[in-house]
Amino acid sequence: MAGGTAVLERPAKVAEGAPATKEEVVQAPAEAAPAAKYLAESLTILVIGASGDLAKKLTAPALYQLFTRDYLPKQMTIVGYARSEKSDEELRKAWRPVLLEAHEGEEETIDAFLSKVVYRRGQYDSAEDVAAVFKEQEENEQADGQQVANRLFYFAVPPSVFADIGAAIKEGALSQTGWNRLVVEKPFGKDTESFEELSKTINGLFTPEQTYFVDHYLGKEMNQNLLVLRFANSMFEPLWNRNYIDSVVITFKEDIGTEGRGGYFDSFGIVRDVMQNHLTQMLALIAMDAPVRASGENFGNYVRDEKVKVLHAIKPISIDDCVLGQYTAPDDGSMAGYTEDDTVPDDSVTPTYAALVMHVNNPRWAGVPFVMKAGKALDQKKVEVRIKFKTPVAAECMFPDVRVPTNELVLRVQPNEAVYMKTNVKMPGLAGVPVATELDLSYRTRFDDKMADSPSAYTRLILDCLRGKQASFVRDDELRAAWKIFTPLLHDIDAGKKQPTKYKAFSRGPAEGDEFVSQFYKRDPTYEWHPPAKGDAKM
Ligand SMILES: NC(=O)C1=CN([C@@H]2O[C@H](COP(=O)(O)OP(=O)(O)OC[C@H]3O[C@@H](n4cnc5c(N)ncnc54)[C@H](OP(=O)(O)O)[C@@H]3O)[C@@H](O)[C@H]2O)C=CC1
Ligand SMILES: O=C1O[C@H](COP(=O)(O)O)[C@@H](O)[C@H](O)[C@H]1O
Repeated sequence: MAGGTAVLERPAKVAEGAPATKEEVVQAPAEAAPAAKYLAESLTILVIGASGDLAKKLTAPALYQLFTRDYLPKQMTIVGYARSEKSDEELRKAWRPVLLEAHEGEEETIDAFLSKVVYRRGQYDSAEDVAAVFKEQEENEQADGQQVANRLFYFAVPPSVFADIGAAIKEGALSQTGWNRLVVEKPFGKDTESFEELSKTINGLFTPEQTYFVDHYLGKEMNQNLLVLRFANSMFEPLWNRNYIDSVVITFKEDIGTEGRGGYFDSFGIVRDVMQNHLTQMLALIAMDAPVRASGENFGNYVRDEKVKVLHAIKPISIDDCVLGQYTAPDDGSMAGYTEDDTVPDDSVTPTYAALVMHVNNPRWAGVPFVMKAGKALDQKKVEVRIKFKTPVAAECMFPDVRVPTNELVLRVQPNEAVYMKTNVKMPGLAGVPVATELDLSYRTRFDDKMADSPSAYTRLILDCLRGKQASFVRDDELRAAWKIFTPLLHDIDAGKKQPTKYKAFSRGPAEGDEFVSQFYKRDPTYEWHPPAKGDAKM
């Protein structure tokens, strides 16, 4: 993906879209140098819904990271926009603690960043209010004879106001001298029908080139890494198919509950919250074929073309192919059960856990189950992809009396990014039996300094948007295809056709979940991990 390919910024004399030369790819630094064009122009970022949580916790820190890395132009203003009455200083005061918490000791830089932030009050359906913001900004935009004014509109608001604010921007706030881009946050509808409405609204106002649908999982380091891992190693691609792979398990676990978001969550549930979007995007990156090219002008569409093909090959999920759960308070009472949240109805049957299986009906994957499991208030926090290989026939013939563990490639997205391959070796010593060990790439050990200052998913994505790179944003047709897979299941869940099984918070989820998964993925109970002790690597 854009950052993951680590391709250097192209010298001006190289035509845009030309493939990266070998030297560029090989010598690429971990973080590409800032691209020149938009940095020499002026930029106004309108954060719509600036008074909210998303803007404070995710958008502002990402903009700060870009600011400290010199990825924002000198002539730049961030305008927080919302309905509530607030002064510039009040918005800065709300954002400062979040920035300070993550960047201790950077008070001066934080103040320099916040001096670029102002707040303007306005209605979301008022073209006059939005226009007034930019009338006032024109002077900044044109300072020092600047000819080009770029505008980024960041929608940190619920979808119910997308249509109003979109129309207001279109009528009163588009730059005539530079680009206009919209960053839109999920939820992108609740099912196929509501997505189509949203899509019609946005497409009626803006072009696909102006629209950046965010799925922040696409900005995570390990997901950005997937294209390189899959296609820049000759050892994986030949095995990446139904002949060698037995199953794929994609897991999302959180060890917290809905944490004050019960109101929102209850009308969505875990399937809409993370499976239909984040985990499906990961599945698409795992299952897709190689894009035509991994750099250049049309790269974004090449990647998305491949993802959408895979999504089209997945059959809609049946309610019989899933297990649902809902958490209750743990025995020690250290957390409230889901329905004890004041914003959740007492009789809610919204699932906070789901395990389901999907089938990619194409020549590469026919017959390989893709299992997804996701849950809130589980035993640990973890997001990973587990690719289980088949037992080699040779091993079955050679060791007829021994159970040979199967290889597994694990991509841990978080916490502590890692790629490890469970690999059999002979047990050292006099016995000749195979034993499962691992070839282990733990990012924090291997890329110590890089990981310490790793940019957030939002930082990468906003940077991609500033550079006009759409590969890590979701295209309209991908969203449509993903909704098609999940809508029948979601409608059945909404209609109460399957009730969630209760599970204790901080457990593994309902026992049926593990039973269900065990039909497709068998765990190796003998595997034991020995974390490397300090000094292990010394010769
Ligand atoms: N570089 C590193 O940091 C490495 C770390 N390790 C660590 O070693 C440990 C073992 O690794 P690994 O074998 O890959 O992972 P686990 O044994 O934790 O999990 C393997 C699979 O079995 C499932 N599972 C775990 N416990 C149960 C259970 N009681 N009942 C049913 N299913 C279960 C897991 O589901 P679920 O995901 O739901 O728990 C997962 O799908 C982990 O802690 C891992 O982080 C290993 C190698 C390298
Ligand atoms: O989109 C969402 O994602 C978060 C998990 O994101 P992460 O980056 O912290 O892994 C999840 O908690 C939330 O419910 C969901 O809406």
